[in-house]
Amino acid sequence: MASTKVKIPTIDFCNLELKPNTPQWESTKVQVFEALKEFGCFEAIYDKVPNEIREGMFDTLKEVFDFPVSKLIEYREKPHIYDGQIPSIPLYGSVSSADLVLPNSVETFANTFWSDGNPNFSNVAKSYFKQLMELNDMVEKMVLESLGKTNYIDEILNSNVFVSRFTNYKVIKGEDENRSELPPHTDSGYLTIIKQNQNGLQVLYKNGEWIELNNTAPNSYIVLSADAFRAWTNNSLTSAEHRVVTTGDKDRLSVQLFSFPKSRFCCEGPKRISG
Ligand SMILES: O=C(O)CCC(=O)C(=O)O
Ligand SMILES: [Fe+2]
Repeated sequence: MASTKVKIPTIDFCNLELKPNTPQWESTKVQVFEALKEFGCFEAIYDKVPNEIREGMFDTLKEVFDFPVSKLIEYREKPHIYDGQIPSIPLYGSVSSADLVLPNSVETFANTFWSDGNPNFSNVAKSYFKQLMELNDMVEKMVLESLGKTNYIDEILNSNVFVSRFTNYKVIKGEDENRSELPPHTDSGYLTIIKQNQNGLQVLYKNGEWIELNNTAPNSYIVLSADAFRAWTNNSLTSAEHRVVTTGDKDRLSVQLFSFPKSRFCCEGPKRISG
């Protein structure tokens, strides 16, 4: 069971004056640093992704997972596209791609899945991830400023490699079956930004309780700190141990944006959950 007592902080990034060296930036920076230190995560209210783009993203996602599994598996060997099928959690499926976040390469992904290259999806994905990459950079910058590591901001931001992942948690009707889970883990990169179409994501708090990470508004995103960022900040931050527990009666979909340091990504790629 997840705890209902402890709540992770909600931090507002909507203010137009949110620029370095403004009072708004300074006060948001304190909230970000405290949240990542205490919980390894927070909920960001962020209005730079237009509603129709976010909705378009989830509509497309449903389409991807409506392809027969055989078609998804067919893409496993294609460059930059990884199909996550984990034997121990058969209801979990994911498609990860660096293509969606590299300049001019969204089309590679779209051409792989749709014979007409789905131009609408390319526009949606470019816009969605561009805005979230800006949120990622803002959070990294605030943390480094908080630690007085301003000389390293450019080094960190320039070493960011981004990967997107679409994840689908299938529900099968029937007793004990309408539940699928992603086991507890930490992510390996700097930060992970998650949008879910229904709740299920949980983070382990230091008192041993699992806390639900709910998206409380359409324009809210969950930001998790991951292993490389914790290491980079000499353990000043917690890296969020998280899991997914779904209890609804419809499939759960989520979109993740991972940022990694180039060096780690080149050696390891995105961490896979073993099963
Ligand atoms: O589906 C989610 O909300 C989280 C997925 C996740 O933790 C991961 O892919 O590393
Ligand atoms: Fe994760």
